[in-house]
Amino acid sequence: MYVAGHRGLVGSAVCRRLAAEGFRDVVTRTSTELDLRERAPVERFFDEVRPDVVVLAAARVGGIGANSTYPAQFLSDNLRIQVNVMDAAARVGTPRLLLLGSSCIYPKFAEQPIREDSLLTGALEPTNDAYAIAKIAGILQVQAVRRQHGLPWISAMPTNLYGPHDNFDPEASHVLPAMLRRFHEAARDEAPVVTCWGSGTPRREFLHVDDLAEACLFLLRHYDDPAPVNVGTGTDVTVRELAELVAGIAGYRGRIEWDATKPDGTPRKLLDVSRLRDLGWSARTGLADGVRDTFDWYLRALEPAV
Ligand SMILES: NC(=O)C1=CN([C@@H]2O[C@H](COP(=O)(O)OP(=O)(O)OC[C@H]3O[C@@H](n4cnc5c(N)ncnc54)[C@H](OP(=O)(O)O)[C@@H]3O)[C@@H](O)[C@H]2O)C=CC1
Ligand SMILES: C[C@H]1O[C@H](OP(=O)(O)OP(=O)(O)OC[C@H]2O[C@@H](n3cnc4c(=O)[nH]c(N)nc43)[C@H](O)[C@@H]2O)[C@@H](O)[C@@H](O)C1=O
Repeated sequence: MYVAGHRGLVGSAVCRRLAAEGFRDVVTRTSTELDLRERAPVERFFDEVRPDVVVLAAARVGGIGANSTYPAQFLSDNLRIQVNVMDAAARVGTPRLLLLGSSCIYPKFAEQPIREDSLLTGALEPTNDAYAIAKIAGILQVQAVRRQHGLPWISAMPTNLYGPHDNFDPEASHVLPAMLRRFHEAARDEAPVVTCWGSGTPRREFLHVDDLAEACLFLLRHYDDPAPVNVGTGTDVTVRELAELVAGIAGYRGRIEWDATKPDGTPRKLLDVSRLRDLGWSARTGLADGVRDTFDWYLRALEPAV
C-alpha cells in the first residue's frame, strides 16, 4: 500500500491506523523524495513499486486565509498531484485507490445537511473555488477511470478535520489549530484579548482525524461505487462556540473579539453522513474530547527534544 502524504494530518493518521492493525508493507515518500507535481518521477515510482492500494492524501492544503491568498497554487498543485498519481496508477492497473476530497466541493448554499448528490448543483464559495475545482476534477477522474478501465477506485469527502500533526501556522492553518495555538499563547502570556477571524457566526462540522483514518480503511474494505462518500460527524457548531470551547481547554480566561475584515467563508457546511452510516460506520470522538486530545498532542510537540 502507498500512502501519499504520510507526514500530513490525514496521511499520518492513516499510517497510525495501519500500524495499529498490523500492516507492515506501507510505502511512503516525502515531497522532497518524490514531488508528485512532477510527472516523470511519479511514473517511475509506480513502475517500480506497483502498489496494490493507494491512499491519495497528498495535497496542497490550507485554511480560508491560504486558500484565498494562493488560489493559483491550490488549483495547479492539486490538479498536478492528482492527475500524475491517478494516470500512473491507472497505467499500471492499481487495483484500489482512495482519493481524499473535501466538503468545500459542494455549492456554497447547498441544502443542509449536504448530500453527496448536491455536487455541481450550484456556485462554489469564492474563498476556495480554485481548490474545490481541483478536488472536483479528482472525483471525476476516479469516476472516469472506473468507467474506462474498470478499476474499483473510490473517493471520500471529509468535513473539516483536526488532530495530531495538523498545521498550526497562524496564517495558513484551519480554524481549529489556529485557535488552539492562539488561545494557548494568550493563556501563557496572560493576554487580555484574543482576536479571531470573521463574525464567528459560520457553522462548521469537525471530525477527529483518527476517526477519518478508520473511515478510510472501512471504505477501502466495504465500498465500491463511483459516488463520493461524505465523512463527518453529523453535528456542527458555530465558530464562536468553537472559540469558547478551545479557549476553555487552553485555559484562556480573557476576552474574545472578532475581526470582521477577515472572511467568513461559507455560512454552513454540515455533511449528510447517512450513506456512510448506512454502510455501518459512524464517528466516535466527541468534539470536546478530540480538542483536548489534540491540545495535549500540541503541548507535547512544543517540548524540546531530549
Ligand atoms: N485538513 C482538513 O481539514 C481537510 C483535509 N482534507 C483532505 O485530506 C487530504 C490531506 O490533507 P491534510 O492531511 O490536512 O494536509 P497536510 O497539509 O497536513 O498534508 C499534506 C501532505 O501532502 C504532501 N504533499 C503536498 N504537496 C506534495 C507534493 N507536491 N508532492 C508530494 N507530496 C506532497 C505533504 O508531504 P510532505 O510532508 O512530505 O511535504 C503532506 O504530508 C487532502 O486531500 C485534503 O484536501 C479534506 C477535508 C478537510
Ligand atoms: C477544510 C476547508 O477549509 C477551508 O474552509 P473553511 O471551512 O472556511 O476553513 P477554516 O478552518 O479556515 O475557517 C473556518 C471559519 O473559521 C473562521 N476563523 C476564525 N478564526 C480563524 C483563524 O484564526 N484561522 C482560520 N483559518 N479561520 C478562522 C473563518 O473565518 C471561517 O469562518 C477551505 O480552505 C476549504 O478549502 C476546506 O476544504
